[in-house]
Amino acid sequence: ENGSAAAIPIDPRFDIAYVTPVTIGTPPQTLYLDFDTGSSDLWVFSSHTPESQVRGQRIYSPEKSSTAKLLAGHTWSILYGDGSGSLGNVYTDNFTVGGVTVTSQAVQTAQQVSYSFTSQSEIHGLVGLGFSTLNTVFPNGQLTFFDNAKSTLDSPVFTADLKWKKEGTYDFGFIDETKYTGEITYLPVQTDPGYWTFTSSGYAVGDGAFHPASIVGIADTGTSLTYLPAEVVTSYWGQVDGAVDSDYYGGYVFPCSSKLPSFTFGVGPANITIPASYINYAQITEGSPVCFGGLQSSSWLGVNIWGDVALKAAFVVFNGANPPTIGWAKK
Ligand SMILES: CC[C@H](C)[C@H](NC(=O)[C@H](C)NC(=O)[C@@H](CCSC)NC[C@@H](N)Cc1ccccc1)C(=O)O
Repeated sequence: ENGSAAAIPIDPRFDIAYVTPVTIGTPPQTLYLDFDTGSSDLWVFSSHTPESQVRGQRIYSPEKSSTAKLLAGHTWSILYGDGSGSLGNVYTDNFTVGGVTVTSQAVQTAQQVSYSFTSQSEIHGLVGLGFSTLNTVFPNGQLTFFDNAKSTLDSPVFTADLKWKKEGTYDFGFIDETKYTGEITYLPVQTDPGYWTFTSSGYAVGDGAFHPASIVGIADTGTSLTYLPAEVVTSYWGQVDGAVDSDYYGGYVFPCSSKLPSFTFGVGPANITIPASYINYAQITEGSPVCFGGLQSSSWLGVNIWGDVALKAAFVVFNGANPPTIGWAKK
């Protein structure tokens, strides 16, 4: 049974994250979750989350679901690259997104969430779409929604069609030809340690020359910006009047009035161009003449991340066949 669900930007001003409606349990409880190819835990705000840590989020209450079962003796605890995190216990229950149902999906209920999650009322939890090896449930790791659903899908794939300041879609089980132009270029994926890791073939700044390079990075729908090697982002921001790498603001900022070039990255023999508008990410604060860049250095991260700023410029196929591959197409 295939499916399709909306990817809705949580903020109308800039694309911090995208949430997707899901239903959990019997009778169904609807939550809006952040589908995240950069992790592999499905966790939700719940009736087990202290009230002091819940600020407007919808919660999942397993005690109100006739199909919920506690996974006795199991706990989880996850830490993310931005320093946020959460932890708790585990139930299995019916989980449906876009018409695709998994009847005994591990649903990780939060007993603690860090402040950055508490402060983001539109995100009611995450659905990890990385490889199940990254799942943090102890003592027995749990399968992701995609791994559980795969066998019931026409094809073991899901696709991401994220959009700039607009609603996009996640499709499960099929590739919608109307969502892209030209051909899809498939690249090999390194599944260790569990991200969708692929190698980009280089980059170009604006209409400048293409620089062949091997840029190993992860495709992460749960990360807002794109983080690339210092020499890449330095050559990009070197083309922007007044751009500086600011310790104060924690990254490259530039005068909002400056003209930005586009950024092109190689995917095998093909390439994807990120429009300049996507890289003019946001004003530092409402009305500020200082803007924060959507392309930032990965040197402090230790890994290159192709986050939403890059992903929304493409139609991306996450192919869970054996071996897995990742497909890129213009749109
Ligand atoms: C510091 C922790 C490191 C990064 C590592 N954790 C990870 O890699 C986790 C699974 N993934 C993440 O921290 C990042 C990828 C980091 S690159 C290694 N993806 C998921 C993140 N965007 C989810 C999120 C969504 C909204 C708000 C905040 C966070 C670990 O546990 O070792």
